[in-house]
Amino acid sequence: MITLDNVAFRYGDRPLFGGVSLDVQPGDFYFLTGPSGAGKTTLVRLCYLDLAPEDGTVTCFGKPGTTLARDEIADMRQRIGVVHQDCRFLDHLSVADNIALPVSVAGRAVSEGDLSELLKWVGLSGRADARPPELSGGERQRAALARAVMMDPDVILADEPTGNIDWEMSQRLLTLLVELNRMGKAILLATHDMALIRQAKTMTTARVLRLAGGTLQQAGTDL
Ligand SMILES: Nc1ncnc2c1ncn2[C@@H]1O[C@H](COP(=O)(O)OP(=O)(O)OP(=O)(O)O)[C@@H](O)[C@H]1O
Repeated sequence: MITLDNVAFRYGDRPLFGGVSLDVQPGDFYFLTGPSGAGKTTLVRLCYLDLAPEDGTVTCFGKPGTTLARDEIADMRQRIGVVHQDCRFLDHLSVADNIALPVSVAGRAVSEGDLSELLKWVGLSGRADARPPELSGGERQRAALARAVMMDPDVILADEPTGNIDWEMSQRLLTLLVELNRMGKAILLATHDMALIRQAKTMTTARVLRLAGGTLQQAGTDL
């Protein structure tokens, strides 16, 4: 679904990584680890064509990113749910309206049944009418996951979704991601949290990638 072939990227005259290859297929669960500044967020952004590589190819759903027009990229992004660490919301809208927003923006009708089921799934039924600033960190992350899932994407890209939340809430979020993965969705989760990865490995078959020193490698089993 998302393939990076020999990708290199630099910001200005500063090379970040090179020779990066990755093939995300239906049902895959990847963790992306590596030291701060190695380029994990950048790699995630390349995966949804928010950035273009300096070299190599990023292919999304069979089409090389460079061949896609702007509206085709927008269509393709509907198949990719992205959860950012700093999950931004529109503060003047309710939590429910924020979660429904991608569907409305895509010009589709929002199913109230789907929305309420999704709120229940992430444990936010009682917070549907709250404004985003009233949410705790864990509630924000779960709302961000619900928003990413609302479009029923094939792939979820999550960038440090547990960065600002406690262990119990991290596990809850992980459980939701594992459930999505069991439904066939591919997951790529960038995280520093090795305890979370160890926990995930007791629940599912996840592969761990490490981005460090400008290259991407499969991490060993000794986590
Ligand atoms: N828009 C940008 N322009 C220039 N440099 C950038 C830009 N965005 C990120 N960088 C730099 O590129 C490097 C990689 O950033 P990136 O956020 O991808 O790393 P990361 O592995 O996700 O880091 P962290 O784990 O701290 O979130 C960092 O040194 C960062 O300062």
